[in-house]
Amino acid sequence: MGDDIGRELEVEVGKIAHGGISVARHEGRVIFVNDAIPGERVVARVSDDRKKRFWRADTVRVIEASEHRREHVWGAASVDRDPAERAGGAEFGHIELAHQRELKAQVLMEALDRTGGIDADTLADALGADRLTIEGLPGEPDGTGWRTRVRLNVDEQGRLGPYAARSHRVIPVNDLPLATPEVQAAAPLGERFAGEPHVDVLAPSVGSARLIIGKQARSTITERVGEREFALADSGFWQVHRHAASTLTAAVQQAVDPAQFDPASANLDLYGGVGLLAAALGDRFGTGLRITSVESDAIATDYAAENLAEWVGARAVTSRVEAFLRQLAAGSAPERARLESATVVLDPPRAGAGLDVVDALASLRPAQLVYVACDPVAFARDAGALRERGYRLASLRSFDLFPNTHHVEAVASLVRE
Ligand SMILES: C[S@@+](CC[C@H](N)C(=O)[O-])C[C@H]1O[C@@H](n2cnc3c(N)ncnc32)[C@H](O)[C@@H]1O
Repeated sequence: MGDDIGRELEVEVGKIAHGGISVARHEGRVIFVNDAIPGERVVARVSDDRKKRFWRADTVRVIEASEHRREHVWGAASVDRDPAERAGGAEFGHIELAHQRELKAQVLMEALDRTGGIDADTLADALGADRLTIEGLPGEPDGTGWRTRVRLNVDEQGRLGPYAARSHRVIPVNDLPLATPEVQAAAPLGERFAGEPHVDVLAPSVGSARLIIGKQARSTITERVGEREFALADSGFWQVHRHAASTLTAAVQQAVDPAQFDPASANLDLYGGVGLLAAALGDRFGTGLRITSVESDAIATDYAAENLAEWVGARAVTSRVEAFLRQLAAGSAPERARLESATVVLDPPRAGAGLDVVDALASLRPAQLVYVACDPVAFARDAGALRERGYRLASLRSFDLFPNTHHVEAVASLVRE
């Protein structure tokens, strides 16, 4: 253990795996290879040999390149650099955009099948098509220029940059091609910020770009989605791609089956943030909508209450989803009945909702769920568990909300059988 770090292996790269790494084999051992493309032959340098059955390695030379390889969109993350000097956060930047999406589709389909037990036929029924396609958002053809929020970390000398992949080593950079032009212009890349932990650069859709230096006091910003405006803390959560909020709004509105929807039921927006998806339902189903947005961050909940004020039946609650659902399970018979006819939107963080939440939802038996997912394996686990508890995967769409990275977003509807 440790003896093989730095060793260079020539490998044939096989399929893509969760996390954007490719799988290769060498002397009977699995090697997870970064910065390669399935089908390539590369020289990869071992970076982690702690496990007996698999090692991790970084591509240092491409011997036979995939037809889908292109020059990396970000020089700072290029395979030409030493792996320790490569900027993280753009791990698919060396792959043509259309092929990135094909690889993301493969990862999502494999996760649904292997982790969720949702085979190709079941998936085809939900998709209304044979194959899953990852839908692109409007933007540059090379997948740059979309990030409205960037965190820059500070090194010992006060210089700014992203972390290297899988490391806390700051890589000072002189450009940020994945960021919007407004973020790029505002990012103080040449300046020094010694003593600060990080500098966030953000460009909300209303007003000018701004910096948040370290733990600077929060202020309110406005994001516009279609005709609607949302107030939120500049340090709070908001979707990162400049078209993500509008894309998810439309996708959630479309995912809800109107035949199963009752505006007067105890509808829920779980992991609600500042109320984006509750408002999506409100805009689709009108002023009579009853909905509770549940969010663990009290500041976000305050903004959600303000953003949802025009719906008399909307409220925002600060609670962990797990605790909130436990409380509902102890409700009276009429309350339980209002939940059985409800629609629940859930948009959990990367870890997914988890089995406790899935179990609680299954016992409350809402009519339909709209699951917005940012991690394929966590989503597949939860979708599989929901199927076992009587929910049919009724529709699934997926979106390239994070071009040039391995991340992919899915919006699924699950209907009680
Ligand atoms: C992916 S964001 C979605 C926010 C919102 N739906 C949106 O699109 O803007 C997930 C949100 O869940 C919140 N969160 C994380 N874990 C939670 C939990 N266990 N219970 C309630 N909220 C949680 C986070 O603070 C964050 O605002």
